[in-house]
Amino acid sequence: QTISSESAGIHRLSPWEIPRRDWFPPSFLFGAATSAYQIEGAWNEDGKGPSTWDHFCHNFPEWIVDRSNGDVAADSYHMYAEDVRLLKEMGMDAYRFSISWPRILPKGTLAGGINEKGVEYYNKLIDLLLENGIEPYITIFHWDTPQALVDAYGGFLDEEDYKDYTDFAKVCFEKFGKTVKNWLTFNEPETFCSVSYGTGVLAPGRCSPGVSCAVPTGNSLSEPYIVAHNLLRAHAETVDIYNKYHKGADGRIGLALNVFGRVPYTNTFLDQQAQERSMDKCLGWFLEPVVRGDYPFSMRVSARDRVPYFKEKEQEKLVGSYDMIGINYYTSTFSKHIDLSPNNSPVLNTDDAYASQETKGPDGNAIGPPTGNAWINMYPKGLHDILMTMKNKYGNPPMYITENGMGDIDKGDLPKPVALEDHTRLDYIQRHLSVLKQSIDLGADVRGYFAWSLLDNFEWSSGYTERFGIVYVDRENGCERTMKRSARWLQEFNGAAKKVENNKILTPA
Ligand SMILES: OC[C@@H]1[C@@H](O)[C@H](O)[C@@H](O)c2nnnn21
Repeated sequence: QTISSESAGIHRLSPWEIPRRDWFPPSFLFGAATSAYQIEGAWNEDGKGPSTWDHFCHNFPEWIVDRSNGDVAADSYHMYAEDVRLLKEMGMDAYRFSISWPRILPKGTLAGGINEKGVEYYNKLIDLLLENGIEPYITIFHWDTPQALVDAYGGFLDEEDYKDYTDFAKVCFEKFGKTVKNWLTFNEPETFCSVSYGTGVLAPGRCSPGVSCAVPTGNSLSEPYIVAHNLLRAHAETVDIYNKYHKGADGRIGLALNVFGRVPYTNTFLDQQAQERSMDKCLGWFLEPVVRGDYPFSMRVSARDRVPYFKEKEQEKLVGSYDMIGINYYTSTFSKHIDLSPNNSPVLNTDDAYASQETKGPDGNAIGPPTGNAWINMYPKGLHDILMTMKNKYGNPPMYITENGMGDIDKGDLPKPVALEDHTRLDYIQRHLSVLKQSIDLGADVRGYFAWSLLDNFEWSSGYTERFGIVYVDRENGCERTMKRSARWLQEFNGAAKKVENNKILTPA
């Protein structure tokens, strides 16, 4: 059975509030996003080496909700042509995806050799996208570090890694840079540092002894800052190389940042300060270094000698090391002041903001309606506030919403027909597009929007229990893809339903 939005008693936008394609400039890009480990599968096929995520899922399955892994995922390594066909059928202008580092460099290093079959896979995907008029936006690193580098020297914990990363990036530019003109060096460095080395929920799963994670031999207060420092230096070096040898006339490079909206828990000045510290911790940690060459002052004050210093030469490369900034926006929280006191010492690097992030306000009401998975309440205004901050505080750089979406919970109890009627996701997308339009009209330089995600995929520590796709993936039935209601609306929104009729889809059905 299907649920009509009325019978579900869920408020919907009125017809005149529903976004239209002509609200946005013709040059504005609409797309969808994925990442290598979450969709490709073929974890050890055609010469690919293991990533930290292969290692983490195979060795610590208890840290994945359904004990699953990305061995098959959405099988995009074999079904990429179907993915391109779907993008074309939806009339998408662009596709954001990531390159699996160990699929290109199985041992992580250039000296370990380039896997030409891996190069071939991405060139086939890129060529098919371009044949279908779909612009590739490539994320170089979306969390899947080669396990060999972690075994050798701790991966990004060691500054050696940033040389291996720049070698990997150079291979990507050489192999794909003639046809791919839009690059993002890192996906969500804040999430990667705080959750892979702070809480340890993401691979390689490190945290301090006493914190509950897979590898409690790390240091949740210092390792996130060490990794962040190496990531930023790798980013700056990579952008310098790209600008000097690969950019040409029309290349562009940047990075994609996860940004939570932060709202003061009350309008007291203590909570307003907590909100500012929380924004510095989440957005400023990586944005300030590339804008002005150093970390936010508030971070240095609270974390002091745990926040490394950049050398002058590194700062010169860091400042302005982007042609565009990706904003990954999902939800917002209330930020509540936490006092400095002898009996309150930080355990995690995120505690250094001395603010708790609350989903409910002082009146007990959530910041927005629930969506499906626990951490996403619908709060489109948070996106508006972030875009105004980017415009008014950080120089209004060219921006793309590189991720926006929500997850439906599926513990094996979400029938496919119900999952296909994803009216909450449709409402979520429409409301965020509406806010995006308002923000652009107020001067925010946003040039594109990518829904997260094109496909239901491997949702990290949640495994396959959270479906984020606008396209349903039936893993029990050969990973068959079926457009959900949200995808069909985007098809209409893009005016593709008409376009498909009058020009052949170049990819096989
Ligand atoms: O959790 C849903 C998605 C993940 O699937 C992406 O890989 C990650 O970039 C992200 N950041 N915030 N939310 N997301």
